[in-house]
Amino acid sequence: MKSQRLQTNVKSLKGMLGVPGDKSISHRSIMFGAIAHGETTVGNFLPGADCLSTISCFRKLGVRIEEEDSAVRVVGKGFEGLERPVEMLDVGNSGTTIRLMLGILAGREFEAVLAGDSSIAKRPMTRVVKPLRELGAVIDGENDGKFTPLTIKGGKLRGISYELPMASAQVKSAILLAGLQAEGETVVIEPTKTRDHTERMIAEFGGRIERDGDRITVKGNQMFRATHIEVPGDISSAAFFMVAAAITKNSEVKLTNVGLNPTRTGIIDVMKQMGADIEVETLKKKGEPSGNIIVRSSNLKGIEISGDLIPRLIDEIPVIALLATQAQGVTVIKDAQELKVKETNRIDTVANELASLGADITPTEDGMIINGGAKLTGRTVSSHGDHRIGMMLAIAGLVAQGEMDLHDPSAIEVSYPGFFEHLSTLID
Ligand SMILES: O=C(O)C1=C[C@@H](OP(=O)(O)O)[C@@H](O)[C@H](O)C1
Ligand SMILES: C=C(OP(=O)(O)O)C(=O)O
Repeated sequence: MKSQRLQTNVKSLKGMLGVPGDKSISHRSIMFGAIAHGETTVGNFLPGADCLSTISCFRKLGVRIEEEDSAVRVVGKGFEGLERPVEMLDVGNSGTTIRLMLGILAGREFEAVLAGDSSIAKRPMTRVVKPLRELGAVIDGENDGKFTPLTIKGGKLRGISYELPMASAQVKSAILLAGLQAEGETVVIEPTKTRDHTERMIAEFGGRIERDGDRITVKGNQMFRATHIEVPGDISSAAFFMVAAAITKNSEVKLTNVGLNPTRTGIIDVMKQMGADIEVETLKKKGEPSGNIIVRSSNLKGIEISGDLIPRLIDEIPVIALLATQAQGVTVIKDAQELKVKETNRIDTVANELASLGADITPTEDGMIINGGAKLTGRTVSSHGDHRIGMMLAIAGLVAQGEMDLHDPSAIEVSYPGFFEHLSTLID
């Protein structure tokens, strides 16, 4: 719980950086490696706390996993090779781990107990518990399975057709992972397209999946073949330096090998619309696309961010809010009520922390309204145990005057170990 002094009032940012591997793809590479047959190798795996929680849970399910920094080997024996865990499965701070793992465990005929930290204990689980019960899993937990700890006893599943009540890739993925073990077909209908890493990975591991508009269909009883997964850099991590370069003077930052899956590139669209000086060089188009992103100091203007765009930048909204404080005019963020159920209530934490630095920001039911042109003043701020809030505040420090300390900086380890070292290499 210690504090860290942040760099404030920096003159410029310059340089080139490869951000660590994508968190969503890293989680899935372990999960699919575990349910496939054979040895899956993973390159550029993210060794952040969340993905290490996924590794530790799958080891408890009897899967052999060897890891050395960002190189991982997973020895999979198929869904049926997973064993009853003798200990509780501790998901730490990771919503992706618990929700996707529940989908996998829904088809296994043993009992497992899942829990995580105090933030996970507040996050809603009914969204996955309800469809997985419909498929046939038996799930118990706090308040009828609303919250952790959860006990799941899987078994014979029957395919369902399920319309998602919210745009969530975690819920979609949990249902698809259960559907892969169910009798017949499982259909998921999305209200808005969300990140499709699970769908792409089913195909990478030799499985079949179909998409027709907003309907995604999988058949049960599929076999997956081990493969090599090379994880691109995480655009959600790159976002902090993209915003940093745009809001500081005399800056030019090149972020190399960043994932450019179109379901994740909302931040690029938003920055372009706000007038940012941003260039994208696409290097890889197949599988998970990737490339370089170059951002220079920019004159920015406020815009409205809403609708279908929201799931394409949901985790970037904290740093986009900071970007908006440095633009001319008003930025309105709408349709982002999902922010309330992340590691913290990100509408409140973003609004409170940025307002305390001098930003003009009003939280709303489903987003926030930001009047740009703010001069930020350093003070003691807190990550509130939320990695993305911690990194956003460290970037805010770059344009703040005076001294600034960040309370609980260690939360950043969840998705970006080495964040501060990377930041310091860019400061001129
Ligand atoms: O599927 C995933 O890997 C994720 C989906 C999103 O959550 P929701 O599905 O709850 O929107 C996102 O916020 C999270 O960081 C990772
Ligand atoms: C919401 C996030 O992750 P998770 O849901 O996996 O905890 C995030 O990384 O911003």
